[in-house]
Amino acid sequence: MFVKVCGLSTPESVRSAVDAGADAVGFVLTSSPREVSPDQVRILLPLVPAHVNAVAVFRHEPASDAVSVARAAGLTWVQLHGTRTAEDVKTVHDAGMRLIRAVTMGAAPDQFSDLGEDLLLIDAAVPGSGESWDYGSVRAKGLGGREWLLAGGLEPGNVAFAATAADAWGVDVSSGVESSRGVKDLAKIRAFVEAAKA
Ligand SMILES: O=C(O)c1ccccc1NCC(=O)[C@H](O)[C@H](O)COP(=O)(O)O
Repeated sequence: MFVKVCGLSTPESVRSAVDAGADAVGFVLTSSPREVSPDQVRILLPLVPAHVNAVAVFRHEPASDAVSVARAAGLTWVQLHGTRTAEDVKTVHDAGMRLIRAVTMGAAPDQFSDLGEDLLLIDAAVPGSGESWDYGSVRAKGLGGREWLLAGGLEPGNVAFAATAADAWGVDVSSGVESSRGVKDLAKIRAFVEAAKA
């Protein structure tokens, strides 16, 4: 089970995710209680070992803008939410970066097709909101065999159930490992990664 811990902003939270065995960590570079600047990411990045993917997370920004900000932060993985095209994927790949393309269950059917992204992420309607949804309903999207991440309202206590219900390849969390919005709880990060990998 691939595990991404998102919305990190302090050395302690990055160390906690890495030490717990996360496969990817996310830095939110868009307006959010979890927003960090490219300069902050550059300070945190040395704490992320090479085998852990460090991801620059954006909302609906144009792919070219996201690539510029990710480059300024020293990151080579980009996560884009919103309706996207194969052209957006090409923009990221042409920049030598890799893409997590995030969609919601309410997205148009063509958004569930393989547009060439490196990972698909199926999220709640509002990213980073902590809202859960009917995880089992994603099976109807026919993602079997693809590498995709489940997100939205996951926490240590429900991740095993949710991942099984959705038949997920990996999981992504932010709100469920926080003590309050934007403040990561180190014990919850450890518990989440442990539960997801069990
Ligand atoms: O976290 C944010 O505030 C955020 C803002 C804009 C785009 C994406 C954002 N977060 C993405 C994530 O943290 C994860 O991909 C996922 O949505 C986490 O969901 P949850 O565990 O329900 O917080």
